[in-house]
Amino acid sequence: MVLASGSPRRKELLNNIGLMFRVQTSEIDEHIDAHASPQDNVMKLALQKATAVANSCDDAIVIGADTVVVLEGQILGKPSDTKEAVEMLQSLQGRVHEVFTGIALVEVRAGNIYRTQERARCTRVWMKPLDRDRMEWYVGTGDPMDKAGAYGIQGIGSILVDQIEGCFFNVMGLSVSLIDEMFKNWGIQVGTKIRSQGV
Ligand SMILES: Cc1cn([C@H]2C[C@H](O)[C@@H](COP(=O)(O)OP(=O)(O)OP(=O)(O)O)O2)c(=O)[nH]c1=O
Repeated sequence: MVLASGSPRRKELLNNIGLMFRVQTSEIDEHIDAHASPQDNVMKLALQKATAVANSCDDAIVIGADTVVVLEGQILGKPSDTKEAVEMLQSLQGRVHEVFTGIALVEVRAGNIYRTQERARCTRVWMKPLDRDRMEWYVGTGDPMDKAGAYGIQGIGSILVDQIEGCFFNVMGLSVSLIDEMFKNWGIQVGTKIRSQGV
């Protein structure tokens, strides 16, 4: 197995379910299509990430994922600087938003793409009302800078979140119950260490 993601959170979540894999990242242009739904955007980006890595594999199952935050139909990715991080938090504080994560599996056999699967899941997140000092303090910790929507539910950013509806791990970057469903579709059982398939 190959995880086509540089996200340390996704690596940790897949380690937790006993998967054996290596990490290989690729440079793709993470372009959001404003005319497509959030689900379609995250599934497409997840597939692009997995396919870019799959193209350099002979025999492997490659996992790609992508996470976005959606506020009233507007898609937020990762902040490009601290100013944008504060702006994102300003728009999210005191309100509910949605987090979409797409997962793609690409299986390569003898250097050819044999089959693919893409799915997406949505979680609703209620963020506490935050004053300017609180937002600037949080951005100053550096935690938001590599995360969609400029916050991380799993670390120090957890104190900003009131409640969620749906899968917690989906917000963190990869729903483990969803990837288990996808593995099951291909007859793969997690929980015991899964041997790398040729790469
Ligand atoms: C909302 C939220 C996002 N995130 C993270 C998950 C993703 O890693 C990141 C969204 O950016 P992505 O582009 O989905 O992923 P990435 O750039 O980290 O890694 P790669 O493209 O190599 O797969 O935001 C959290 O860790 N916690 C959260 O609460």
